[in-house]
Amino acid sequence: MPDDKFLDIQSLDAGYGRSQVLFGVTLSVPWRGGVAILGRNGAGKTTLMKAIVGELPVLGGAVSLDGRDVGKLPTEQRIRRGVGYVPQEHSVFAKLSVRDNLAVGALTNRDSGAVNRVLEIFPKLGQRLDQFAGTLSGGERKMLAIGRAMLSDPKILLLDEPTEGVWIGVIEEITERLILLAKDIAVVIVEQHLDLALRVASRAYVLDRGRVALTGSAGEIRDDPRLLQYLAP
Ligand SMILES: Nc1ncnc2c1ncn2[C@@H]1O[C@H](COP(=O)(O)OP(=O)(O)OP(=O)(O)O)[C@@H](O)[C@H]1O
Repeated sequence: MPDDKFLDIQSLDAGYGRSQVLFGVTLSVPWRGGVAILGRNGAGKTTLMKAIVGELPVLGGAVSLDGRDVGKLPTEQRIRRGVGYVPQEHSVFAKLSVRDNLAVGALTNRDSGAVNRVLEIFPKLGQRLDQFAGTLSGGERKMLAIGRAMLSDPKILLLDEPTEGVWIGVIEEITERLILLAKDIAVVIVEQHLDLALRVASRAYVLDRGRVALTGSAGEIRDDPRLLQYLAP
């Protein structure tokens, strides 16, 4: 395991067609623990997630997983190498039950206990197995989306705003689960709730107009007087 980096991004340029959004982004994520990606709306956080998972091409620089360059690999192969992605928009099948959503997620997992482990992490899902995912609350849907991503046994879980649209009472429950997950695997979290993000993460990167503006431990970032300027609309 070379110098404890699972994900290593060097000078990454990425964007949409001719519109470049990320400029020379360098960051790394260890095998275990949380890393927060912060920044105001439009700073490039979702674009970074998409470039890591392979939904956007790498225009410059490099993306490596466990020391191997994956910058040209399709999304499917990056998932096979351990990337789990929970996008900002809901990634559940609304017209399938919770049980069937999990069954589809488990198709690639030979371990028959995988679904049960997800239900241990999110017991609320166990009480709603026969309910259509489309009728779940925002928080339950996020739990299902995270649970589905867990079924591919990710080594790194990318979470784009896992508490967006979630009732405040459930946010704490999701946060506690993510803190536990980050003890076992790498968790990269894009989050508007600064306190939540810095509780899950031990390290943070702040993006500003597609560039890394600040980086440091969660405590250093929380106390940095420049932080508010980069988060202000
Ligand atoms: N499909 C697209 N085509 C062209 N430009 C896009 C596309 N998606 C996003 N962008 C632009 O890329 C920039 C970064 O967007 P991105 O969604 O990565 O920001 P973000 O930091 O995740 O913001 P938010 O907090 O609002 O989700 C924005 O200027 C946005 O308009």
